[in-house]
Amino acid sequence: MVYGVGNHMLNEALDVSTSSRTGEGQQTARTATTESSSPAFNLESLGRSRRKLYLDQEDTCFSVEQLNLLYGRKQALFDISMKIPKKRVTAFIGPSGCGKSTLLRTMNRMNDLVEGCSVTGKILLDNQDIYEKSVNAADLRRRVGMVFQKPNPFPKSIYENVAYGLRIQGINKKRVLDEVVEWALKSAALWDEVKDRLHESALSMSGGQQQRLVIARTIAVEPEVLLLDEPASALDPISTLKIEELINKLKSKFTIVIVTHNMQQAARVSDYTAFMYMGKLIEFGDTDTVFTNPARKQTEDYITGRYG
Ligand SMILES: Nc1ncnc2c1ncn2[C@@H]1O[C@H](COP(=O)(O)OP(=O)(O)OP(=O)(O)O)[C@@H](O)[C@H]1O
Repeated sequence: MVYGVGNHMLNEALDVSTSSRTGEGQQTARTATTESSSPAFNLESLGRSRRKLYLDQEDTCFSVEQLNLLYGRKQALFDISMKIPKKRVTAFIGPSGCGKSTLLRTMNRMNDLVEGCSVTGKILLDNQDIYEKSVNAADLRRRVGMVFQKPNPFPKSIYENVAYGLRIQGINKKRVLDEVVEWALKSAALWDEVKDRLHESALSMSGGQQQRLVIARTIAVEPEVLLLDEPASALDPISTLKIEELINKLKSKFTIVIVTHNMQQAARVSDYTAFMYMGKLIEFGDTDTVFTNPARKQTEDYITGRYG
């Protein structure tokens, strides 16, 4: 198991060092380079085993091309280009207000719901631009599910929460629903805790259970992508670790993109990390490299806690 670190270790995870650097890399997307002899961030102390990944060898889920986004006249994203790899966990990190959630929301067009929001550029999903007029936003959101910071179960039973997405697709056969509900709850590591009270209100569950239920509800319709917007920030440390273990398990089936304020969490759960600052993508690469040998000074300053 990669996880299982005690919470006391989380506080010791930052190893603030003055690592030497090879100069300010100007690229925004990069692949793994060399091991750092003086890591900016001590990944092993988080219980994360080192793993080298190469972005240019991954299958692409989303291809973001020169994306700009404005809220009215205020620009929130500037010329973002990146490829989000398939069936990997990609974390967006950066200081408050840098555009992490905005970028995440562009991936299932949640920003369509914000009045005055406009987008230029492209986001290709399986080679189709999701901003083309012919793309139906509801269909897109079935393929690209989203979980928010605060658990938002419906005021229905546990069972009906998970069955909800299927019912709105017109699937009402009890045998099918039973199977999917069990599969989704097992996949969300919740089945054993709730199998004897499936018809009780979801609102009677703890916050951590509610968040896993929302994940079960999201995966029940078998999306290709899970967008997680700070999914554990409202939870206690034990529930947080459960969510992180769940993310690690789910990535074999789904592409996962997670926004997190918590750098230790990004280091524990992600394969790739994007560091954003003031609406720009500053650095994007495999998590080991971004955390131990970042190319940009801004990235290192952020992950070593010097600002943000
Ligand atoms: N609905 C909106 N209308 C207008 N401006 C918005 C809206 N949502 C976000 N913004 C602005 O866009 C910028 C980016 O916000 P966003 O929430 O994406 O950042 P973030 O990095 O996710 O921040 P945080 O970590 O605090 O959640 C901020 O300046 C924010 O004020």
